[in-house]
Amino acid sequence: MRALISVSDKTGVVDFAKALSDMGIEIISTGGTHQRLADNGIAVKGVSQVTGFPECLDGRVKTLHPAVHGGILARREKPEHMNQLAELGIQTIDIVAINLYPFKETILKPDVTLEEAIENIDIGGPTMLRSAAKNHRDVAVICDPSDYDKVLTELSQQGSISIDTKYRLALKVFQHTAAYDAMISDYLRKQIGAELPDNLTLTYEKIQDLRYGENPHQKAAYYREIQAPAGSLVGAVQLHGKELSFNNINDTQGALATLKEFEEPTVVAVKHANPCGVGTGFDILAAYKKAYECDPTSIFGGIVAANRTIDEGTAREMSKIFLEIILAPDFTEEALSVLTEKKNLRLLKLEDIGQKAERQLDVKKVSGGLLVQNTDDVLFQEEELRVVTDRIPTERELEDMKLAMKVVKHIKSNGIVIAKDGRTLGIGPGQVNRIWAVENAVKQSNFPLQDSVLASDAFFPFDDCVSAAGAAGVTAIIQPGGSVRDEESIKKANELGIAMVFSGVRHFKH
Ligand SMILES: NC(=O)c1ncn([C@@H]2O[C@H](COP(=O)(O)O)[C@@H](O)[C@H]2O)c1NC=O
Repeated sequence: MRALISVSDKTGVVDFAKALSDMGIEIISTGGTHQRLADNGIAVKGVSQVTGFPECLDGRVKTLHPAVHGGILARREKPEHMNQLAELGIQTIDIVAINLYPFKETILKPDVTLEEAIENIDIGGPTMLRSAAKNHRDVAVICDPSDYDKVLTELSQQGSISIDTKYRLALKVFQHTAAYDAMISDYLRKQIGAELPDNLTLTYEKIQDLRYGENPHQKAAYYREIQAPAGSLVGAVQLHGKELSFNNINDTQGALATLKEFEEPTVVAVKHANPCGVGTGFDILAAYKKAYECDPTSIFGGIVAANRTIDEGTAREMSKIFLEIILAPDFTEEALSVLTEKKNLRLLKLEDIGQKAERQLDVKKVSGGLLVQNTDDVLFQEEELRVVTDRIPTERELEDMKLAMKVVKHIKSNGIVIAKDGRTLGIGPGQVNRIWAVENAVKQSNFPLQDSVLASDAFFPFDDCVSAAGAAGVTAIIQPGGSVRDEESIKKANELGIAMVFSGVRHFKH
């Protein structure tokens, strides 16, 4: 038997090659790998001796040769193939162990150049991997050093590698080379900001299997984008508590996305991916108290995200109720000792929590397809705001309208948020008509709604929402505008002395 070994990641390769060599298997290898093996006293043949050709063009061409690919691809059970090999003087290669140029590690370097990235696109490696995986009935192909042991065990116990193992190794190779190529195309696509390619191949690495999905009978796993932007949820470090569940992660994403709208100290409480209380304040304790007071019922068992370090005072306040998760840029030592008393509370630290990434792909699965769009990165342009009523909103109302719009952008449509004094008062998410969303936001409020403001994620189809808001005490409304019946809503607002502002930007979240 002959084995061709050509690896960039040389972990475990010396022991692997030595064990193969001890079993009488001839080793062929490329430049750096050959050097490493020879330095460790392993008998190894240079690939140039097999190809009769020097490795050339800075290593761009080493193994791309019929003497290599013929030796891998020949079907051993076909006499014609074997006769051809004999005529051409090619010997079979039965084990192929390759790992590829470190393209991922290269593009993750902060100062990487396009040229450097391109030099780290492996050509010969994937070609050999694919040849060997295609011919897996006759060739064992290893692209992951963690498989060396399994192959050695089978070889030493059975004298050969089982067809089942060879099949699984081949499958792993095609998954690996597909991910490798997707990573390259994704990187190149991002260089020119090309957004919606004709063929969309996304590559994600598994972070962990999850115990189950949204429900216990659903299988699930958590995956990471190769170049996840700073401030992404996948970058959060768990400091305490049980393993995160599928719903924990999904809900925390809802909290994080809402939190990123705010610069001032802010706390977002989330239940089932919808914010149920948002508070801003001069410090994080004040913000937490406001978020909590919005809806002390729903926050129970919920998720809380904060954009400032959690200190002892805030931790003590938070520990008064049952929370599933607290996400924050950091926790003081004192806060940690308070919160880690709670066995079931998960603490997540995300240092760059406020970092925003724009123009990311937002992907939704539909049966048989995917819907892909850019992320909703805008709120509104201040200079585009248009007061459409006789009454002009006050500065205070404008501030609260902005807060309400930041929150309504992140709740399920139809969504309505009522706010006042830097906190939400009532949140009405996910209704099948807008008036119910207004009614729910009003009903859910824990506070009198006198002099509050209201934000709507999309225009009012009728003036009934304005009437209901006015009856509840709302004095200012922000909505995108754009309905054929806008005039009716404006007229109603004027009758009720409500100030109304059109933002011009809709924030549906279906
Ligand atoms: N060009 C080729 O023919 C070629 N053949 C193998 N490689 C890669 O060269 C690397 C190993 O190189 P070395 O043994 O010189 O350290 C492996 O990652 C392997 O995938 C090649 N390099 C890139 O395309």
